[in-house]
Amino acid sequence: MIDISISSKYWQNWQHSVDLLSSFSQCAVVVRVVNASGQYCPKLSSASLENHQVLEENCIADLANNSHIIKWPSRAVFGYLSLCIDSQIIEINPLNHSEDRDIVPLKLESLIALCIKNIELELSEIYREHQHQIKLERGPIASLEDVSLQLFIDSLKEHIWIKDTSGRYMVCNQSVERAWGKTREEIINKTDEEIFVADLANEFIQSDRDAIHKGIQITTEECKGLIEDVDKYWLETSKVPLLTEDGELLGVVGVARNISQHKAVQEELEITGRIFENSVEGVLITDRKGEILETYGAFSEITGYSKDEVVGKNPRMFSSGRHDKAFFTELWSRLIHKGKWHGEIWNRRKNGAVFPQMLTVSSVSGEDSEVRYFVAVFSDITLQKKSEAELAHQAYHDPLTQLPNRMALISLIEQDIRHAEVQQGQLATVFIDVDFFKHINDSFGHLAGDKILVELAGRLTSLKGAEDTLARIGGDEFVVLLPQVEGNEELTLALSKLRKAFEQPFIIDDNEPIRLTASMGVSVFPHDGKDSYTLLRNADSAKHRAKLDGRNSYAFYTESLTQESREHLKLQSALHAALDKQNFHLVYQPKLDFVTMETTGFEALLRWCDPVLGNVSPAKFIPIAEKIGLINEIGLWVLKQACQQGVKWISQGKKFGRIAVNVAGQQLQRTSFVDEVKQVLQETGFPASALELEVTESFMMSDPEVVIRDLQRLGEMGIELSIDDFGTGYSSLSYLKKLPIHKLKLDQSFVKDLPLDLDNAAIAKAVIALGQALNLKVIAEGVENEAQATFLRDNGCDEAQGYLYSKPMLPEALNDFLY
Ligand SMILES: Nc1nc2c(ncn2[C@@H]2O[C@H](COP(=O)(O)O[C@H]3[C@@H](O)[C@H](n4cnc5c(=O)[nH]c(N)nc54)O[C@@H]3COP(=O)(O)O)[C@@H](O)[C@H]2O)c(=O)[nH]1
Repeated sequence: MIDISISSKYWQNWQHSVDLLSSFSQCAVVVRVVNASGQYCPKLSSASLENHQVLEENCIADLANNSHIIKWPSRAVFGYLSLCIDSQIIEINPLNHSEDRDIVPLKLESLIALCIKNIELELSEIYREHQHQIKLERGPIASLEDVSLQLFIDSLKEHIWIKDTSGRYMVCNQSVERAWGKTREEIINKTDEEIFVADLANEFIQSDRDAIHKGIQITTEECKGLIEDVDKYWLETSKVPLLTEDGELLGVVGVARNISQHKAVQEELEITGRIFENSVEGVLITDRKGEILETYGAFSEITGYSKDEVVGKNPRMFSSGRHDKAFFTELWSRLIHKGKWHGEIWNRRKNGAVFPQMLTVSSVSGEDSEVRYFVAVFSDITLQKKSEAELAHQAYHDPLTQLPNRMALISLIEQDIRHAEVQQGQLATVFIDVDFFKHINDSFGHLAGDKILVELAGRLTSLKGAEDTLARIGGDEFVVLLPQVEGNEELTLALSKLRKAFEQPFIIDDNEPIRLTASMGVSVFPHDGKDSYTLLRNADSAKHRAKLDGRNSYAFYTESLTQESREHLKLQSALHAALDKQNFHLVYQPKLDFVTMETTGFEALLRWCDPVLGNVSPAKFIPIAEKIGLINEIGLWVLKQACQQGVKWISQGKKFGRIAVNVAGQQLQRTSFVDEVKQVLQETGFPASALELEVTESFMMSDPEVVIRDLQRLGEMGIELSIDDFGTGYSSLSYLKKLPIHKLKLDQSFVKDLPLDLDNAAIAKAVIALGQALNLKVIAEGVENEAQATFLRDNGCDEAQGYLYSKPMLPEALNDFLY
């Protein structure tokens, strides 16, 4: 078919003819062109079609009944010319009022014929032009003098023949002679009727007509070969009209090829399909490009799709998105090289649910070894997976508490060891054994014992850290695996938390509350063992030591750690009581102006005097208070005490500059901190202008944006802010500029050995210079001798604090510094 849209000039001519015909007939005229697939599409319509508002749809309906065929010179259908005989139009058609009604259609017919002739003449012109154009594009055709048409077609195994317009065979090749069992002489100049039985001949003649009518190559239905002695001998025949250069029809060319192999594979698939029809598995067949051809068996049951919904689509439509590209590359590579892939795959059902399948995909090849189809057989293994998971759970979990069992614990320890090795970190295993648990079973029965164990498992689960694992490895034996322990203190805290599981009694049914204790043993990787078995064994032996110590206790595998940890724990418990028992008090250390040597203020420092432990240094207990979350309470107490002292001095008419209070990072992290300070000032009546807060550099820089927001609010209240321990952290200069601070406190480690220590001297000078540049006061702490004082003063340091002037003292002892 020629795309005649290229010759738009013809359209104009035809439009003219169509309009003439329309005006004469007073009918709407439509010309429709047949496209390559035999469907017609509107191309021309007369103006009257619009004038009479005739719907195109009506015309389409009329085409079948009232159309006149327009043909190419080859007799192939180009299109149809149709008169739209809408009733409305007929009424207004003057021709209908004619007295001689018979003449009118005749006249109209000849007009239509004229119009069609006109179009057809131009179609031959178009065809000629088209052929000419093709010739130009192809260039000169090679002349093969030694190759005759006969020689050429005889060398092909396809059956080839040409028939003339009257259906007589003009040419045929040797394959045709062989296939039909006739000599050329018996074929040439004969018609199908003369060669074949009537039915077959009619079939062939009809398909010739079809090809002529459509003007394109057509492929006839497949038919059995003509020689019966060959099994499964199938042919597929193509026919195409043979045209002159002017587009005149010369005849029909026929080519038939053997498609037996293709047919055999198809038959095989059909048989396979039938086998699978009632299969409990789903079966999907695609062509070599992956287009779905067939489904069988439980396909719809499993996927939720009907066959019609998937045919013509690609199996990608079932993709769950769970497999990466590498998975499918491997699948295809196996399929191509081994002809088969078998494995588990996650696919998606029509309802969107993702489910596991056991899938086998095989390629089916023809005799020529070319892959023709892929057959996928699959089953839904959701239930199998579930029971596998259940089995795996049972294998790795304790049935009573559902906690991981010994086997799971060992593999988890091994995993965490590998992780700790990479991170160069530590991990700990805590062996927990309930003291005298046997008595519970003996006295209350095993059922009660089980209930207690379940309750205990629940308590321990809620007390362990999110990253920790709790396992039950025996009757009353539990193990907590702590994968990331930074130090002994943290471990001690974790232990004391776990011990809380035994603080409350266990209540079983109507029995009396049962109080239980446990002995715990701890081993730490890498010191106490480098593999899971050694770690567990050593934790177990540490637990035995705890039992020997009198139970309700814990022990580390390494003795020194036990001592350290117990001391730590003692401090922890005593610290909790210190606030209530009023074991804290404050001392104050003066700060002096380096030039005038007048007091600029006092730093309030916390002291803890425990009746049992004696004086405990804040350097020791403040970090513990931070870890156990007690620092907020303690910090607030210090602030209140300092403010009350300040108010007392004010009421005594004593001047003191500002009282500086240390603020721990954790305190500032609380969103309520600023309000708490406000409230203390209100409650005590201490002026904000007499308060200074010291915040450590490391905290300031940990979250500067948050710190800036809160410090700004405190600064606006009139409180002075200083950066404590300056020089030990990593201050960012850009943040330093933004922070609403007034003072830098040079850390005492840089004051030590001044001026002899050249590094410290350089740092001290730099900090002083930085303070000056940022318009901040600089105070040096830990000034112990004149040499340090002179150096600092000479280099422009503003203030000093240290034993040289005064140790931190009780308020009563500070009269010399008050004015
Ligand atoms: N969050 C809170 N922290 C507090 C509080 N009270 C104290 N602390 C912090 O504890 C750390 C140890 O404090 P402390 O033992 O009181 O030591 C302070 C001074 O006594 C000591 N100092 C002062 N002058 C000298 C000296 O000349 N030589 C010398 N060797 N030590 C001296 O320095 C400490 C002052 O520290 P700083 O706060 O950095 O100015 C300490 O980090 C305290 O901050 C509290 O209530 N809350």
